[in-house]
Amino acid sequence: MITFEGVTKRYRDGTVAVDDLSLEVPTGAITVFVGPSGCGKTTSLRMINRMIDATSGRIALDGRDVREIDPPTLRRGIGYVIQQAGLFPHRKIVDNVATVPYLLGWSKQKARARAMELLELVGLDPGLAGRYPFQLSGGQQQRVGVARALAADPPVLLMDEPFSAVDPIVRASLQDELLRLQSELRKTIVFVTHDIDEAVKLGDTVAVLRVGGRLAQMAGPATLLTEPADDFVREFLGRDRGIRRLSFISAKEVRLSQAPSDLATDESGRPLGWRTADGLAAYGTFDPETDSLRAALDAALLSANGVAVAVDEEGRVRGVAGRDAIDELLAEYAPSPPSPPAADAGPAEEAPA
Ligand SMILES: Nc1ncnc2c1ncn2[C@@H]1O[C@H](COP(=O)(O)OP(=O)(O)OP(=O)(O)O)[C@@H](O)[C@H]1O
Repeated sequence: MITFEGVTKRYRDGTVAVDDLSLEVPTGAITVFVGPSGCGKTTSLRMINRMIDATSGRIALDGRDVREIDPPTLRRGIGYVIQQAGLFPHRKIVDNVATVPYLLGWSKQKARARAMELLELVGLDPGLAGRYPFQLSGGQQQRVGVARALAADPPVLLMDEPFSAVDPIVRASLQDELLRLQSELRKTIVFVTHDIDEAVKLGDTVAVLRVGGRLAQMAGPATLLTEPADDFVREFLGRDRGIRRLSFISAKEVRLSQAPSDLATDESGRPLGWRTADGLAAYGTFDPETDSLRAALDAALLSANGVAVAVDEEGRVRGVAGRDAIDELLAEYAPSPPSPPAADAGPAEEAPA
């Protein structure tokens, strides 16, 4: 666990980048620092590996003050990934990834073998190992950056806007890849972004910072979307909070009914469309085992008759869910009503005489 206790950073020119920040980054989970430009995200991140030293307060790694650990030792246990990967331009990909193992004195053979393993782990073709960074796409370079940070198997990974320099499609695949890696590796990850969508997608916990380096709210993404602490957080989360929250509710509990005979399927049971007088009409599918309530609702909206088709992992029909079944679950997850007035406030409807 990484703990910030009343941490303040005042730069020489008097700028207070981080102001009395206290929070806990749990072990083995992704914590995202998000907030508008200049709110102190990068400063907070870099104080963890002492690229920047705090002016006051304490940052502890598993209870140990980071100031007690000399920076090279500290950084060996902390991988660091930055925007545009920051690869060494004159080193081959394999040697970029092997940077830390070389520093640790591993033999060239062992370091390169580890690098090849890592390239595969981050989803890169090992055939790229002999290239130079400029011969790779932005997304590939970013994967190399992640592989390099993982080289010495550090328990902690700091990621500073690692995916901001790539287009939205590559970005989404890098995010998915990070989630896949994390489900295997269970690192303690601190991830900085200014993109709230990225924050709620990746974060087990999201810390929203406001300019001046103050913590506005720290919560799981679903809670953040349902119960923003104040107007600043609400505005920062932007529109569609209600719909986006459905991504965090599993579709497992959606009540399924037997597929009616007007759902046409092929011989292996995969849907073909809704039978109508004019032929087959559009249908939408979701997999209750892996999809969210948002996907189930989307499937219903995409179906010509408003009925979502539930499928298994092979794409075979398991049943259907009408809007009534989806609405039942939506109602269950509706935000809680305001708490009743305190008992001593008297019954609200009794007007004073
Ligand atoms: N070396 C420095 N000297 C003086 N002020 C600095 C220095 N580095 C950062 N700052 C200021 O500290 C504040 C926080 O900067 P920081 O880079 O931590 O913010 P950020 O949230 O990461 O921003 P961005 O999303 O734009 O990268 C900003 O006002 C910035 O101008």
